This record gives sequence, C-alpha cells and structure tokens, in this order.
Amino acid sequence: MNGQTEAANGRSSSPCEGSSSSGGDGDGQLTYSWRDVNVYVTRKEKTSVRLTKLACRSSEKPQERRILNNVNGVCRPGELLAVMGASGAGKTTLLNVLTHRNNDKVRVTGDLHVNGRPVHPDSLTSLSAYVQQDDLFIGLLTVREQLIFQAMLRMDRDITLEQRVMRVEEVIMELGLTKCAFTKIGVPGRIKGISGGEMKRLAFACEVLTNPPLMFCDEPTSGLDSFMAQAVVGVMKMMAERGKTIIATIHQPSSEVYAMFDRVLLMAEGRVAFLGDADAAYLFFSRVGLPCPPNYNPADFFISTLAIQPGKDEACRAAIATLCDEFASSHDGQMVAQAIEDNMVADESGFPYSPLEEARVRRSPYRARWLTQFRWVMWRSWLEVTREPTLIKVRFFQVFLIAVLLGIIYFQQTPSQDSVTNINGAIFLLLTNMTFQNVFGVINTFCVQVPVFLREHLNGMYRTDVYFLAKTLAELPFYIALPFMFSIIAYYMVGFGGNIVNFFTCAAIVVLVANISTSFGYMISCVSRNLNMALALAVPLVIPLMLFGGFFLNNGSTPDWLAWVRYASWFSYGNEALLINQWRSVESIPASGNRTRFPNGEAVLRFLNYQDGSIGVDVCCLCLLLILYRTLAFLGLLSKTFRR
Ligand SMILES: Nc1ncnc2c1ncn2[C@@H]1O[C@H](COP(=O)(O)OP(=O)(O)OP(=O)(O)O)[C@@H](O)[C@H]1O
Repeated sequence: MNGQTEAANGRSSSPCEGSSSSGGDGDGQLTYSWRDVNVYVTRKEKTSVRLTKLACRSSEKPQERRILNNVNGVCRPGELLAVMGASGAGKTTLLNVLTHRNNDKVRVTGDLHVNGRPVHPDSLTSLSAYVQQDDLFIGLLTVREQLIFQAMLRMDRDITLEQRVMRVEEVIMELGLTKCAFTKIGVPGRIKGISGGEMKRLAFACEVLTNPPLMFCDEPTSGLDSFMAQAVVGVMKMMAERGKTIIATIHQPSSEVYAMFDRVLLMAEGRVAFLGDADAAYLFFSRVGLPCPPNYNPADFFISTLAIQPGKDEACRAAIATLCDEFASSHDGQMVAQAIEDNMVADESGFPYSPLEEARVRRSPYRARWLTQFRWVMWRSWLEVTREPTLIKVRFFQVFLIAVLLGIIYFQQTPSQDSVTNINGAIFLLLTNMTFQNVFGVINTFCVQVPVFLREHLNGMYRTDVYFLAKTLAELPFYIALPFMFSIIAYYMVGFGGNIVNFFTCAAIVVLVANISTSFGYMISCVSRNLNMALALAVPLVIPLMLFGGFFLNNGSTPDWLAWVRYASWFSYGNEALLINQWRSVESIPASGNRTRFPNGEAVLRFLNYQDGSIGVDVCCLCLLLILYRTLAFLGLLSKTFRR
C-alpha cells in the first residue's frame, strides 16, 4: 500500500490503539478508491401533450438527472482528504455513496474498492465511522452518558470496561467537552442542552471513540468557531498521522485549516475538478490560467471559481466542464487514475487484508454480544423514560384528570333501566380514551426516535430486536401503572359495582387495551415515513376499528362483508369483555315506573348480542391482537433497516 506514513506505524497508549477497536484490527490500514461513480435521481417532469387545436393534456414523465458524473478518487492510509466545492456540487452525495448510506431514492453506479476488493456494506460499517451532517441524539442523556453508551456498543469485545471509560475521558478532553460532560444534550424546544458547536464536537467524538481505520465526516466543522474548527480538523489530522484514512467534506475552511489537509478533492457540478496534494491544487489552477491571488484563502478561491454565478449559468457550466476535462487529462488526473487502478487488484502478499476479510466472514456487523447490546440499550431506554419527571407528572395528571372527568359525568350510577345506557357509554369511553391517549402518545414520541435508531443500527451498534425489546420493556411499567390508575378512579367514581374480582378483571382488560393501542401506535409509526404521515394515518385507521367495537353499531347488525374488521378491533373484544364483566352477575334491575326493558344483566347482554360471549375468549383475542400488532410494528421497523 502506498501512502503509509512513518507516523502511520506509531502507537499510542490509548485503549483503542493497537487493539481491535472498531475495524476489527487496530493496525488495519485501508485504501479506499472509487471509479466512474454516477448517481441519478428520478424526478417527474411535466410535459404538455397537444390533443386538439385547443386542448392540451399535461402528463408527468419520469426523467433521470445525473447528480454525480463519473467521479473518480482515492484516499490512502495516513491521508486526510478534504472534499470541497460550492453548495450543491455533490459532496454529500459522494459521501453517501462511499458510505452506502441514504441512497434509497437514487440510482448509483460505479466501482468502490477497499484494499483491492469490492466494498461490502456490512464490512464497511464494521471498519469505518461516519460523522453525518445532522446531529441525532437522545437529548435526555448527558454528553458523558452518550459517549459511554457508544463505547459500550461500538468497541471490541476484548476491551475492558476500565479501558472504555478511559477512552471516553480521553476523547472528552481531546475535543474540549470537559465543561459540558455532565450536561444533558438537550431536546429542541423542551430541554435546553449543550450548544450547537458542542453538539458537533460530540457527534465527532462518538465516531472518533472507536479509532476506526477509515473515517468519513460530512461537514464536521460547520457551526464551529474558527478555533474549534481547527481543533476538530487537528484531531482528524492526528488520526491520519496514525495511519487512518480520513475523508471529510468541508464547507469553508480557513487558510490555517486548509494548510492541515494532505489532499483535496474539488468538486463542481457533480464532477471532479481536482484531486491531489493540497499544494498541487495551486499549481494546477495556475496552469489552466486561474492563479490564486496572493494572500487569498485558497479554499475560498477554489470554491468561488467552481461556483455557478447567478445570471452566468451557461458560461460557468462551460468553464467548469473545461476545467474538469483538463484535470482528467492532466498529470495529477493520470496519477489518480493509476492509484485507482492499483487499488483494483487485491495485494495478497502485501499489507494484510484481514480486517475486511474478518468482517466479511463474521457476517455480523455488531461489536457487542446480544446480551451486552440488550443491557445497554435497556439502560438508555430506562433513562429516556425516567429522565423527564415533568413529563411523567404531566402524563399521570392527564390520566387522573380524564378519569375524574369521566367519574363526575357518570357519577355513581345505580342499576336502573335508565342507567344501562350510561354504564355502557362509560365503559366504551374507557376504551376510547385508552386508545387515543396511547396511539397518539406513542406516535408523537416514537417517530422522533426512529431516525436515531436507524443511524445507530446502521452504525452496527445493536440489532433491531434488541432495540424493540428493550424499548418495550422499559416502557411497560408506565403502560401498566397509568391504565391501572385510570381504572381505579373511573371504576369507583362511576360506581360500576360488583366485587373485587370484577374490578381487577376490568383493570386487566383496560391495561391490555392500553398496550394494544401502544402497539398499534408503534405499528403506524414504523410504517410511516415521518411524524406527519403517522398522524395523518392514525385517525382513519382507528375510527373503523372503533365503529365496529359494538357501541355505535349493534353487534348483530354488522354487514357480513365487513365482519372481519371486528376481528382486528380491540374495541370489539374489550367492549364485550367489559360488558359481560359488568352485567353477567346483575340479577335484577329495578323497573322504571311500569317499564321493565331489562329485568336483569342477562337481558342487557342479550339486547347487545353478547349473550353467548365469554370473557376468557375475549381476553385471549386481546392477547393475540397485542402480539399481532407488536409483531407488525417490529416487522415495519425491520423493513426500515434494509438498505439497498
Ligand atoms: N435525493 C435527491 N433528489 C433530488 N436531487 C438531489 C437528491 N440528492 C441530491 N440532490 C441534488 O444533487 C445536488 C448535489 O447535492 P449535495 O447535497 O450532494 O450537495 P453538497 O455539495 O453536499 O451541497 P451542500 O454543501 O450545500 O451540502 C444538489 O443539486 C441536490 O439538489
């Protein structure tokens, strides 16, 4: 492998150095090359078709647009490669291709090779780290907790707990996070946390932690002051000097930061305008008649030269095309082509290729064992649930308030001909309230957490089943306590009567319904693209289930062709079970004047077509629905994790 610097062989006393921290082998040095990378997006273009002299019909025809155009490049161990260009030049798109991330909506062609072998996405995950432009965190954790969580799940199994904690402290110091180590990260609009700059450094710290042999950074310095930007690039430079391969997009580096880059890749209009040593870029631009003025920030000069100026679009595009062609045929361009060619052939005898091979053979991109993953994801999920005391109080207060309101409206119903409708109404309201409260509660919180899950999962931190199970278990105490509290207040205020067994049966059914609604909320969140879509889907999906629950439509008058909806409706089973629990043991209902419509509880059940029902069967069906909706939610989440 060329490009391996002296420093590349240097060792440090860091727990990650010299051990398999991220890539399976701390000594792993990787050359990454890409050739003829093209990215196409499909968009619908409106075209008007003339039908008659007067009439036109517009149709939408899908058109492909190329946003990366035969991009070539290479980055070797010990190099810090800065990808630069004006906004929209294609830097992020290139990084997404190189990391196999966020490519769902585009078509990608081209060859990607690591150490002479085609890149495999799982191997790449195992060997690399990617600092993405948008910072996604669970805002209730402190900076230190976030790093500990990352260290526990991303470092190799043979690294001890002490070494992990030591590495966390080291990274906190290196990136100037000591001051905010015990500050919560923050949730926009709810919890004031660390500053934007600190957030950026934290994102970087999470990736640096494992000391990966290959690192991608998308705008790691955006939002940082010049001192901190220099510090972050300094850490990248230090990592490169230890033999790591670092590829970073940088928007507007200062002259000092530019001087720290080993090599630069200048992009324009989705093409490569230059790739080579940072100093050689001056010479190339001078040679093509575009010398950088003295005392001018070279990065500013290159970016402004490669930008499309408003009003001069065509001229700029033509100049950029000429420049890119000149580079491709230049000496620097030929050197890049040769380096790529060299990296297309695996060097069996040369530098060991074990990290990639190991990752491929192992087939599992996860560093930690299943139980370790579960322990730490559970730890974080529990912190998430309990860290917001105000929110917990609000949730309890909300449940208390609605239960009391229901109790006041239906206060102390004594069995009579008139109270039958009231009691049945109160029972149905129990179910409706539990449903809407939980479906919307889950959607509002879970949809925001899904992007964090996806990023961490794709980083190879934990499996989907671990996340789903830990989340379910951490929240379970609340989804039992809240509906139970609701049942106690509503049951005794409304005066449903019966004995303690009736009460516990009612509470158990309400708890079950609350958990089915939660599962349904998870399912909607998992199949939706975002929060808005999930909220829009929830009402039209819940209402039919509610309509066939037996309150608005008599059980016996459901049209045959819609009968199946009842089988998927927890309202139906919950309502039947609660009504049987309520009326089964009522032996007589006092007459109202000389009107005796319902002489006893059996008559009420007969009227509602529930005379043949059984609580046991209903509870079993509710349990099956709980399993069904949880499983569908899990499958929905799993489908989100498949990458092309
Ligand atoms: N999925 C997509 N659909 C349509 N157009 C896209 C898509 N992804 C990227 N583009 C377009 O491709 C071009 C390059 O985008 P990209 O985000 O890679 O630019 P960039 O150089 O990273 O810009 P910035 O510095 O502003 O982040 C832009 O014109 C962008 O609008």
